[in-house]
Amino acid sequence: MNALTLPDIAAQASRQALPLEWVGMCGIALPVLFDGQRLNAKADAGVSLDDGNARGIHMSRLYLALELLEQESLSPALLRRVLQRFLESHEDLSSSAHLTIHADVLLKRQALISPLAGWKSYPVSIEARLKNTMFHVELKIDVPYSSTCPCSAALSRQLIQQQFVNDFANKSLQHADVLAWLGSTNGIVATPHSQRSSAKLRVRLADFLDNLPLIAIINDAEAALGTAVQTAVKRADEQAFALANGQNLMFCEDAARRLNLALKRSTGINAFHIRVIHAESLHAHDAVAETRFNWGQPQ
Ligand SMILES: Nc1nc2c(ncn2[C@@H]2O[C@H](COP(=O)(O)OP(=O)(O)OP(=O)(O)O)[C@@H](O)[C@H]2O)c(=O)[nH]1
Repeated sequence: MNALTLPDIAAQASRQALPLEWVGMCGIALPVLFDGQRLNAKADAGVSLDDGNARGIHMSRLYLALELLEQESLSPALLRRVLQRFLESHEDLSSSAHLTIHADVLLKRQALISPLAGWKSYPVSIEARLKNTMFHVELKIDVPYSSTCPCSAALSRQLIQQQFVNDFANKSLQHADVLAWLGSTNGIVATPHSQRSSAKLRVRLADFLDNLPLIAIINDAEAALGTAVQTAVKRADEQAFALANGQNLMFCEDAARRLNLALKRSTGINAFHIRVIHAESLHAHDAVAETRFNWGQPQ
């Protein structure tokens, strides 16, 4: 053997002739462009190994195809081109290609009252598949929000009423006394529990989309939920947040239903799966609800 000839194990015949559904690499560091931001992403890239006799795929070819993602903003068309390269570089070996990009999208959010703003980070995954000419994109998005328990709110109101009866029984009601009582911890004896909650959205996109509607979906979800978690907060903002939560009591079932209706109204979504998690402060376990639309197995 010539010293310059490198052994190529992938080109050898496999000892066990068996096709594989997915072979590739996970967790590849990649700076991708999205909506004018450079995102610190991790990519999972793979193809099927249809030829059961081939020992392995050519991982370097998938890795090099990812270079396309450094120069152009993420879009369905760009993902499709990368996947086409995966397949072109694995002619006779593979018929389906897969690419998933995991990243955090940063969005600047205004405070509720004060003229302040701050950044919120939304974990997203963009999953693209190409099999022959069938191309699909699925988005996974985590949206954090605040939820206040309606049952706890009702129980608290009852306790406040009882306290009122105790404190004002057989007394003539004076406006000033009631006002002072309402402003005291003795008056408002109970508060409902609320929790940081999370909506895990999985969305299959329609084929015709030119852009990835990540930001539109996040905005629609936050509008439907009503009490998004905040960034920069002064007391005026905190008070507005307390009011917003008091007017927006919800069980996890309520949150799931609202999101279902919101995503059905959005254009460009073929199917979705929603899981909401209310990380209870009443319990050490979570309250969870799921809802889906058109959510069969992808082809
Ligand atoms: N198929 C495969 N390759 C692996 C694995 N782990 C590491 N690699 C390495 O990935 C490297 C790149 O593989 P190839 O793309 O086949 O490299 P190459 O043969 O120089 O490139 P081509 O000439 O384009 O085929 C090789 O050095 C492999 O050893 C594995 O589990 N499977």
